[in-house]
Amino acid sequence: MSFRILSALRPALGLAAKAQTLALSRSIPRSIAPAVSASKAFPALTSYLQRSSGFHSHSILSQAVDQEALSEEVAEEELPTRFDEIKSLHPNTAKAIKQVFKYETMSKVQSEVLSLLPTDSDMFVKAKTGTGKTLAFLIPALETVMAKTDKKVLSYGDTATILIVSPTRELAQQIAEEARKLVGPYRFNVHCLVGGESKGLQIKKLNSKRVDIVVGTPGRLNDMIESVGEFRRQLDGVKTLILDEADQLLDMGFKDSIESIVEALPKERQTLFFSATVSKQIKSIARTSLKPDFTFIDTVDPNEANTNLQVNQSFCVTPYEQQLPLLARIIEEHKEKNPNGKVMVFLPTTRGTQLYASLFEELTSYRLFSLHSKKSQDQRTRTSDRFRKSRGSIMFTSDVSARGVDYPDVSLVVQVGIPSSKEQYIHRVGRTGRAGKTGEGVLMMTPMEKSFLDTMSDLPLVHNETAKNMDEIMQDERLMDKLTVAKQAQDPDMIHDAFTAYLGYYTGRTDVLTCPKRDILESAKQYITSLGADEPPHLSESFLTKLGFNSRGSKSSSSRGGYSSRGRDGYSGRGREGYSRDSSNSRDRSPSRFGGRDGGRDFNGGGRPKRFSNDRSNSRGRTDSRDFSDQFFSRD
Ligand SMILES: Nc1ncnc2c1ncn2[C@@H]1O[C@H](COP(=O)(O)OP(=O)(O)OP(=O)(O)O)[C@@H](O)[C@H]1O
Repeated sequence: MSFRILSALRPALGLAAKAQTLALSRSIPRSIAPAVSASKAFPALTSYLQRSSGFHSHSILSQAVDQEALSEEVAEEELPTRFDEIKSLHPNTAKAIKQVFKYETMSKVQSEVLSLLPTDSDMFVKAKTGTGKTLAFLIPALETVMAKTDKKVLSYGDTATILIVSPTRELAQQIAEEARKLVGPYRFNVHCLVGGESKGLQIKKLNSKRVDIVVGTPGRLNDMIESVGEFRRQLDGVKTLILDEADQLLDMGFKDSIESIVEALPKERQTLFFSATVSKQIKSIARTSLKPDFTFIDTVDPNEANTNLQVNQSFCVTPYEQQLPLLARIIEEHKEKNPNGKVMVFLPTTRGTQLYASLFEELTSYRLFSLHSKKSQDQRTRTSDRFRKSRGSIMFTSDVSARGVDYPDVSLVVQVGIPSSKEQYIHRVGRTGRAGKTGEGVLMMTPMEKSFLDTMSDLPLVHNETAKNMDEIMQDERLMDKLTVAKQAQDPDMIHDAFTAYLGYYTGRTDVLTCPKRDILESAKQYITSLGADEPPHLSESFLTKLGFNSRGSKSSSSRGGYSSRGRDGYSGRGREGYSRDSSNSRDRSPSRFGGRDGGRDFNGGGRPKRFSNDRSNSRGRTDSRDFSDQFFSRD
């Protein structure tokens, strides 16, 4: 793609093409040698860099830039790999990296971004999960603040200079922690504004302490902007706005909130978008929020999957009655090899998460955690902290933990049921294999869900080895006895709630399910009986209608599948929300949901963009059809 972009631009940009190529050439990875020299400081990441060394190889680039002179330039320039090679870094930033983080070598995305310093250019950065994006945006933002803010104003500390928007509370808190470590030597202060915590207390802190960096979730930030005049004033000082997990922010329906936040900020500012995946939706907001001459950095080779190479990924397709025993066996086998590794099990709904966590209480002696949006913010924070510090534990979680959250030493990620999109699959599996470590990912599906695999053809999933022994697993009497006891111990109400949640989730997934809709009802019945229900709960006509099953459909299901009344009221009539998908977080949602999904196609799927930026000498107008950003926006 870089080839096409350059070719298209060359006649139009003339000299600028050279500048573009220079920018592009900086995106060439280093050869293996420098990575090896850095191996003492960061061995896991170094070995990752080594494994990825085919990534942006010189021959590919030469092919892309089909002019000898340009190729020569390209061949000569290498990216720095060590933080101390970034000479422009403010001494305090360098001090924090060396003394607080104790990092010497940079990850790929860090070297791509930091080699551009000093810069106040807008950026859109795509890099794989767990590759150090947080510092890759915090450092340039801090450097911009130091370069652009009047020293006197900085010394007062009464206006925010950096605003970071994060889709989930957990991620916001994690970013705030990382930012606190980075700005320690500056004595700057970081405020974390998330929902679920006392707004009054947050306002009090904003009024009584220095305000330098603000990290928050869109809901709470907007609330503060709308209701706290002093906070609006504090935002007048913002030099850099960062949208982390930009993709998810939109996927969660935060478009309106983000637009309001952007409106409250000074127009003259730097804006950074960071994400491991780039969907169609994000391009629309990038168009209005980034300057037309923004720099786009993509550290993912288009010929390579968007997941980390060092994560072994597999899938299995089994009926529900086999899923629980198989999950138990997969975890058991993994634990034998990695007794101290952590396991994360993702479920599509909150209710399903609660039920699985409860079943495993009876099945395993490992320390168990569960995290989902039905927990209070306090509980979520505590669970998150404990899981982070624990060893050899298992967490059952909804998508509140899917993105950005950095738990050390997660060695296995299991996704039970299809995720909401291919992007979500990538983010969930990205909780393992972080900072160059190895990991394992398993996607468990039922025959109804198998069609989801069609959207994942570019990812390296193989048949799961453990699932090949299904017959033997089903004859494991010890396991089966334990399962029987575990199922009998479950609260029928919890099972019923998981059932309605299941229906709500899967009826919303007809985009990938190729089966007739009524099969979802059948499947829900199998799901629920496999988890301990004697028979599926009764569903009222109104509930079925709400889910899009017409009465004929429900009757036919009823006659085939036994949805006969047990005297229970249908859930819809009781105003229960058991079926809402816990894609996130929370009460931090803005009321409107934004757009549809992009079907899981990666933005650069067919091409080879690396880093490119608009010609700075060019007009900032957006009328030129050869404009880089127009090409960026016109691709899927
Ligand atoms: N230069 C470095 N050297 C060593 N470890 C690093 C370095 N940079 C970041 N890390 C560590 O790597 C891990 C992943 O970093 P981070 O959470 O920033 O990744 P990410 O790319 O934002 O991931 P995600 O896409 O999941 O949000 C963290 O534990 C972080 O402390």
